[in-house]
Amino acid sequence: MTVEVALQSYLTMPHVERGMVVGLFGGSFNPPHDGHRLVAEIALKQLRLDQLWWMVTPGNPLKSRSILLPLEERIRLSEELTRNRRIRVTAFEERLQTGFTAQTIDHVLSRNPGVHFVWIMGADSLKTFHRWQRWRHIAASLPIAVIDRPGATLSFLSSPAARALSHSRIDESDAGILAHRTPPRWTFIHGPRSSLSSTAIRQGTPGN
Ligand SMILES: Nc1ncnc2c1ncn2[C@@H]1O[C@H](COP(=O)(O)OP(=O)(O)OP(=O)(O)O)[C@@H](O)[C@H]1O
Ligand SMILES: O=C(O)c1ccc[n+]([C@@H]2O[C@H](COP(=O)([O-])O)[C@@H](O)[C@H]2O)c1
Repeated sequence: MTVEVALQSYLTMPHVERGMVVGLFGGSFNPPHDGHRLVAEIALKQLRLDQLWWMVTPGNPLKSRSILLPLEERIRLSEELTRNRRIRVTAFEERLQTGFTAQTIDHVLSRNPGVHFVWIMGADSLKTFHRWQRWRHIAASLPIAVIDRPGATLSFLSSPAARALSHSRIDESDAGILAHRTPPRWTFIHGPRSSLSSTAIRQGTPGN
């Protein structure tokens, strides 16, 4: 089914109530795929989220924007893929005029006191996390859940960020209370994995 999207309605932060647990899942989603959906479903369940914000970035600062599908198209495809009332597709970073997660998080946390936010990323993102702007500030601001991804299961552990934050890692059996722990705090969640990637889809070799 084709979904019509009005960009304007995606440029404000989703509504959330005090006391809720909300996962922030940022991505290029260029295009979105079932691997993303699997991450979202694992996070919703394991982190006991009330909502997951599927945040379509205006542009990852570490990637070229030249191959990016238009924001509206990435939103539309995300809406078609995510059929879960707890998943909110949003692109409010476009209005904030930032692709920098530290800035986004400062904004989100200041506007939503009393809400428990968790940042969600795939294991490959943890490998390059030390190159994100103010990454230590991000880790000190909210708990982080890293979801397993083929090709990154073991190597993520030797990444500079994982080493720097090793003292604040908790066991995945405590993922359900991660959102209530004081940061820096993170966990690595194993589980069903998908080897899908947007790169492979763009190249016409999606795999599974
Ligand atoms: N198959 C997957 N398994 C686990 N995490 C994933 C998977 N695909 C993407 N992610 C995670 O989802 C988030 C958004 O990823 P992104 O939109 O860059 O997709 P991608 O498939 O990695 O794209 P590209 O191939 O263009 O780099 C990132 O945190 C990434 O680690
Ligand atoms: O803030 C940064 O420096 C930064 C660097 C790289 C990626 N990010 C964010 O990480 C999320 C995942 O990006 P991507 O392209 O891997 O899907 C997305 O929300 C990006 O804005 C953020």
